[in-house]
Amino acid sequence: MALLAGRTVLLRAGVRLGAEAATRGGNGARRFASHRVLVEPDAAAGIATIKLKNPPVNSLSLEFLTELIICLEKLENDKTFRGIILTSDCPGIFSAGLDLREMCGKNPAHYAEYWRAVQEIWLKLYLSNMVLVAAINGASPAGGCLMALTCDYRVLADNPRYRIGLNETLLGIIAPFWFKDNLVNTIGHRAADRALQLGLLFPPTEALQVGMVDQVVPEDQIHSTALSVMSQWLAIPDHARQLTKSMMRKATADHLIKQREADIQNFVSFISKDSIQKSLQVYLEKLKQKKH
Ligand SMILES: CCCCCCCCCC/C=C/CC(=O)SCCNC(=O)CCNC(=O)[C@H](O)C(C)(C)COP(=O)(O)OP(=O)(O)OC[C@H]1O[C@@H](n2cnc3c(N)ncnc32)[C@H](O)[C@@H]1OP(=O)(O)O
Repeated sequence: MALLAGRTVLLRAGVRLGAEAATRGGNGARRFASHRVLVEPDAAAGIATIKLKNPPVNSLSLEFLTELIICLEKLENDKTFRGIILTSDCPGIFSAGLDLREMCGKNPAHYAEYWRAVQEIWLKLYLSNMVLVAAINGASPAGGCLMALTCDYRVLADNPRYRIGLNETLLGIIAPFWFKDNLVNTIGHRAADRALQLGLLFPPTEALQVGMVDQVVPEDQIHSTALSVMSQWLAIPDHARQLTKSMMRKATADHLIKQREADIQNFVSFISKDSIQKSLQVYLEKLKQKKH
């Protein structure tokens, strides 16, 4: 069982937390890894690096999201850690966003369960008391971009293939209001309006210009840059930084928290429409055919 936003929910049978490994790292810190979420602890520095490992593209399936939620809960409750670096273990891809297969050809109960997990990961990341630095070492569309947007600082590796943005409209779907709120808080209303309507995916130089990321660095410097940013943020007393973070983010998070059930119902009825199912299937098919 896992605790999701104050409620205890049963993990789906497919989520094999029994397979989770717990060992001691060189510095004595507890190292834990599930199938798809690798955690590299540096207890002395108070930093944990989370590496997303759901090949080939780190798509956010229900099982992957559940593992990630549990991992974040553990870190949040472990006083050893004050900061998380979020990065990818899949070469060239930070995350392909929500797993389209979770939103295609399933039943309403599944869509509702899936959307609750998507809301949960966003709330966990967005409201985390820890410092979150995204070390974006690959393409980061849609839900991948959203995860990065929840972080306190974003470093993007300088590779024109590593585009980032909320491209939902290109799939014939709509970014929910809380994706939009998170983007507006990051890049401002005008830039978000344009980016969302056009479904823009920004290459690094443009992502930096528009404020989608805070820094662009050569790929081989991404981790060292994330570490040095982290030490700058960790130099601030926790209580002052955490209260300030909460002051800046609470209204945005409350907007979703207050409408959580209605948001799930909206998602389920939207995604269940024949026209939307068709658009998603066509998009998935195009992705598959791209290689041939
Ligand atoms: C008024 C009512 C309001 C209600 C509001 C409701 C609104 C609903 C909103 C729902 C929000 C959704 C947000 C999302 O995150 S949707 C997902 C968007 N993601 C994308 O568009 C990315 C798609 N993928 C890519 O562009 C590329 O794959 C890549 C990430 C750039 C990587 O390219 P690369 O060439 O390396 O890899 P391939 O394209 O060959 O992909 C390898 C295999 O992975 C499959 N794949 C890719 N992305 C996904 C995905 N998101 N989900 C599932 N599967 C994915 C791809 O098909 C390949 O599979 P194959 O090997 O079987 O062919």
